[in-house]
Amino acid sequence: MNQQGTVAADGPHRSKIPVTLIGGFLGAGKTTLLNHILSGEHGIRAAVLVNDFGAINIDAKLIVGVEGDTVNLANGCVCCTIRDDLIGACLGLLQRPERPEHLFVEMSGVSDPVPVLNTFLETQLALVFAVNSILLVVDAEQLPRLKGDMAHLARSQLGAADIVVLNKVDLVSPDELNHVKNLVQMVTPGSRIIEVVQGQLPLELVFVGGSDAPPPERREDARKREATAHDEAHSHDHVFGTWNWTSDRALSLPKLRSTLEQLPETVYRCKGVVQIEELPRYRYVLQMVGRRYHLEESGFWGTAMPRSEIVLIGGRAGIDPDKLHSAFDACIGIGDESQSPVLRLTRLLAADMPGD
Ligand SMILES: Nc1nc2c(ncn2[C@@H]2O[C@H](COP(=O)(O)OP(=O)(O)OP(=O)(O)O)[C@@H](O)[C@H]2O)c(=O)[nH]1
Repeated sequence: MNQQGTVAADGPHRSKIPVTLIGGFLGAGKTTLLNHILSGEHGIRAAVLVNDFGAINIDAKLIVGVEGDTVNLANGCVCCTIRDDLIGACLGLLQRPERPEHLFVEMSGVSDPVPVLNTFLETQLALVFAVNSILLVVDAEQLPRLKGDMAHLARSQLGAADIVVLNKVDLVSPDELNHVKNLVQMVTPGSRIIEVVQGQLPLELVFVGGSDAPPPERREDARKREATAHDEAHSHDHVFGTWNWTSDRALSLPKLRSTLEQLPETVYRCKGVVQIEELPRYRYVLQMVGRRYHLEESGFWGTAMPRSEIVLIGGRAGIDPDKLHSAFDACIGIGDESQSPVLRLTRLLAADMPGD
């Protein structure tokens, strides 16, 4: 990059940096797939741009193995409101002492991949970067259950896929699997579908097969969709809403469960990092997709100040900030063992576990 912040062509001998775009609806398993790729034995210096629709980029906290090489693009969508941020972040990567050998862009769950692709094709980024594949992750369990605007967006995202990564096949029966495969084929006829669990896509599809440029007519089709996609991109900001909540106080596990189970149906995605009062030394990652949720232990807080951060995404109509505030404030634990024998017991048991 030159001093004016524009990109100079890298010369005839320097090949373009391959880019993999990872898209797919909310909670489909994009971060899981990305972590699988990054932790594989490929020896490639990867840079990662992670876009989260919410104001707090939880995904960026969950990406493994590329410390310092992950750039957060939060609070908007790379396909519309923060498209310029995407360009700025890509140009920023070129100023690093070591040029990345591969760039991964994890789009938000409400992004349309087409405008993102076109940003790489039609701006100065095209001089240095080459999109070599668009991986579209599908939640095999949830896709057929989506309704209304959510179903519309999830299906329209599929149109841009080079490879459809049909994830979470562990959660569906053989009949349901056939049904979702038929659905994908109907939306994007002839697409390549790879069935996986936990995003375990063979790495050669990313680094070897993926380096072949996709057929030009596919990219041309994508360009033609730009006008429509642009309109949709702007409308999805009105369709989807996001809300976030933070607290320095530990949460009660039963109260948190109760709040999650009572969230309105239109809240489709919830994720966060939380401190639980029953096990205060452990950091937990909270994940909810549709009605399915779980908490996963993710190491100790150690010297970090424990802090719960939760992001919700769903239909705008279901995001009522006052009600949500009350619901999550009600999760804050009592913090006083003398008031709760259960709390005292669980803390005693936890104290016997290996320390941080
Ligand atoms: N059972 C099952 N769960 C999975 C699988 N893949 C991912 N998950 C879980 O699905 C949830 C969402 O996964 P993520 O990888 O965070 O999904 P995402 O697409 O990055 O989510 P957003 O960025 O919010 O759109 C997490 O709880 C994952 O552990 C799978 O193959 N099977």
